Amino acid sequence: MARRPLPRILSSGTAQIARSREFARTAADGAADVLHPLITLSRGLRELTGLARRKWAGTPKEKRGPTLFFTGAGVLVVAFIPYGPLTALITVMAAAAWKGRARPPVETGPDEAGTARLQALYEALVPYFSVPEDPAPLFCHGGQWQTALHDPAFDTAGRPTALRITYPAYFTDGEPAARARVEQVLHTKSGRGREYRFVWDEEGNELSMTVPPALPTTVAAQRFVTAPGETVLGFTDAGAVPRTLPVLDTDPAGNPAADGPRDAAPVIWRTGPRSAEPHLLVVGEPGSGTSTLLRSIALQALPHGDVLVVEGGGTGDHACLAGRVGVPAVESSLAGAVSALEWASQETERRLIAANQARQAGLPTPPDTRRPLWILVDRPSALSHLAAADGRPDPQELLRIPLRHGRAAGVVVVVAEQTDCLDELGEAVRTHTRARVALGPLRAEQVETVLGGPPPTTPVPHTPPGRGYARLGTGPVLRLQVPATPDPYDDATGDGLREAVLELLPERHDELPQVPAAAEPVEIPAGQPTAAGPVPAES
Ligand SMILES: Nc1ncnc2c1ncn2[C@@H]1O[C@H](COP(=O)(O)OP(=O)(O)OP(=O)(O)O)[C@@H](O)[C@H]1O
Repeated sequence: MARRPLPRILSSGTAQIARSREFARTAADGAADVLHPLITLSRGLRELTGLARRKWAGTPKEKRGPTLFFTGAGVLVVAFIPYGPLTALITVMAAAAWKGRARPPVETGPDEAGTARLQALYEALVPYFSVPEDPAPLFCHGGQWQTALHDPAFDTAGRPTALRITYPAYFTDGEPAARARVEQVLHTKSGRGREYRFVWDEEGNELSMTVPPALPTTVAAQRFVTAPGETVLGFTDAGAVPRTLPVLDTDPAGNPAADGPRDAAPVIWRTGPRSAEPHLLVVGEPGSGTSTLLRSIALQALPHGDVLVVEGGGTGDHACLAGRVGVPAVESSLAGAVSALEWASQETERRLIAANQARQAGLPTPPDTRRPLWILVDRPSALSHLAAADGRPDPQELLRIPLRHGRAAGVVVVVAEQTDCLDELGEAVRTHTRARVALGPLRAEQVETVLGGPPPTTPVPHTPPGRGYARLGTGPVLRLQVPATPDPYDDATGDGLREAVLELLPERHDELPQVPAAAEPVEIPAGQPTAAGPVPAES
């Protein structure tokens, strides 16, 4: 069948409509160009008017009269000075043009790479947050990540640093194993090697994931502003503890930074008769900084007490304390350690008896029982090995009395041990050390074994020395960075840090001014530590 031509009006009409459309578009573009300044000015004037209205609404009622008066006076002055109205008009127009200028649109939401990452995260979570019976699943293959993932933030490498995830109410968020599976997926998909903090809101069915910034390693040994009986174990996240301390940062060479003190959140351990955690156990991998923490504690304890050091590792990490005022002994041999611990045990008993007698007589406790005695034991398991090889009793048994009665007698015990020797710690040490620190790249289960609670962030395989977690009694587990307190006798220690530590050390006995020969002999009370070493208490 032959094709009939289209009516003339239809074929020529299309071209005409297209031409009129083109004309209208050109006219609109031209008008927009011509009217653009006017549009800008009117937008700016609108914004200025809104600003003025908000200011007026925010002005208290009693101040409105004077404001109106001064504005009117200003208008009058402008009206009467030469060129005043013209200048005012130009100023207002300029302000309106500035306010009304077109600003580049602010980009919101993740970019293309971020979107792809979030979609991948969403897909990875589908098996965990969906069940086949759910008629309207929040998580389903091919679904939109925006339905369940909110408020994402990314680091410079494009990895998520914050995310809020809504999950269905039937997810078993009360089961640690179910939570751990989801955390593991998020951890793996968001990038390994970073610390993640997961907070489950079981009532709101929401999981928040954040990557807290690494704790700064810039705080070194210094005099901390603390009260007697308070010891700074290290520093934690801002806001995790109710208190802050002014601290001076140091540069990588160990010299004080020029910016002056800043506020940092300390992990403060309180000792003394009212402390609920009178003794401390520090556990770490080799080289994680356990000896450094003991050194830091010794430097803080020495202004107010005496410090007895027993070193099982035989590394000489605490040699800088030997011969200093307030340090009865630094022992590293088995025989020396046993005699020092025997003395400490008897001294604890002597203090207890003296304090009891004073209380019964209605007298204040004698001064020689009030000065705290610190017993720092670095790697006791090494001494236990040596003693067992010799067929001698375990020296850790000598810590039993100081650990059990130390709180009332002003005796504080701090034990540091390596993770692999944890099982060799005596029962007394494990029972009575309620303040705990875990240092180094430990697994979450290891941290939980030491602290009795899970870490608040996912531990990372590589940590700087002195980094870990702390827990005081049944309190929260806190992230911790111990202040750098290196051995000043170590050749690898920088000059700045060496100076900082040496400055905090008390004088050596041989640096003290010599007592003149004619002076009265000074009577040393029983049990009082002397420069020569521990004095056995009278039984
Ligand atoms: N908080 C810290 N800040 C900076 N450096 C530290 C910190 N703690 C330890 N270090 C450094 O790490 C190294 C090992 O520290 P330390 O000897 O205290 O570890 P350790 O756990 O006692 O290991 P080991 O038992 O093998 O001696 C040292 O060079 C020390 O200066």
